[in-house]
Amino acid sequence: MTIRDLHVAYGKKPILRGASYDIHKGECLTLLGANGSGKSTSLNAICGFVRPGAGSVRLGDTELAGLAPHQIFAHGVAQVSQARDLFPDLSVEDNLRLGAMRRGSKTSTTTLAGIYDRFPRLAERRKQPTRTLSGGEQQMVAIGRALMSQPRLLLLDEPSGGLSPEFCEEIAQLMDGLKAEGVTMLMVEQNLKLAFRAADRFIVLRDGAVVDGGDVKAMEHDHDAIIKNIYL
Ligand SMILES: Nc1ncnc2c1ncn2[C@@H]1O[C@H](COP(=O)(O)OP(=O)(O)OP(=O)(O)O)[C@@H](O)[C@H]1O
Repeated sequence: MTIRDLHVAYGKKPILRGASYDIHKGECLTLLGANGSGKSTSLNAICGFVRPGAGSVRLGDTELAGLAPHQIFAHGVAQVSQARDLFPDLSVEDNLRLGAMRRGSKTSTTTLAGIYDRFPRLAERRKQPTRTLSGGEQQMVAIGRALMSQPRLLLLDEPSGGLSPEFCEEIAQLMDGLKAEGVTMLMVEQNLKLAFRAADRFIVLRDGAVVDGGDVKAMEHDHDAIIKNIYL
C-alpha cells in the first residue's frame, strides 16, 4: 500500500497534513506518535470512515481515497477498532460470521474452522454471548472477525488496549503467525513494548506528518531515542 500526501481535517482543524509512507506486503508497520498526532485518524482515513481532503491511498492498482467504507472493505481492508465494535448479545460465532460478508457464505465455514484453530478459546465459547467474554477474549473475537474477510491489509488500533501483559504476548504471537502467512498489517500501538516486539518497521507521526521511521530491528538498541522523538 502506498499513502501519499494524505490530508484530513475535522471541520477546519487539520489533523493529517501530508502524511506519506508505504506499507510493504507481508510486513507489520507500526504508527507511533504522541496523543492527538493523528494515528487513529490515519487508520480511519485508510478504511474510509473519514474522508481525506486530499492525497492518495493506493492498494495495488486501486485508489481507495474517496471510496465508501464498504467498498474499501470489499477491496480487502479490515479494521479492528479500539472500541472493538462487537455485538454484545450475539454469540461469538455470529460475531465472527459477520466478518465473512466480503467472502460470501460459501467460504465462511472453512474460514470459521481456521479461526477456531487459531483461537481454540473461541471455539470453546462459540455459543456464548460476547458480552460474557473477558476483554482479551473479546479482542480475539474482534481480530478473528476481521480475519474472516481474509483481508489484504489488516488495520489494528491499539490491540493491547486494556489487556494484561500475557494477552499482549499472545497478540504478538498471533501477529507473528499472521505475518508468516503473508498478512500485511498497519498497527497503532501506545504499548511500545508490543509495538517493537510485533512490528517490522515503524513511523512516527507528529502534527499529522511523518517525522521519523525505520526498521524496528535495526534500532533495537536505540528505543530511547525513538521515544524521545515521539514525545518531543
Ligand atoms: N470525529 C472527530 N471530530 C473532531 N475531532 C476529532 C475527531 N476524531 C478525532 N479528533 C481530534 O483529532 C485529533 C487526532 O485524533 P486521533 O484520534 O487521530 O489521534 P491519535 O494520534 O490516535 O491519539 P491517541 O493516541 O490519543 O488515540 C485529536 O485532537 C482528536 O481530538
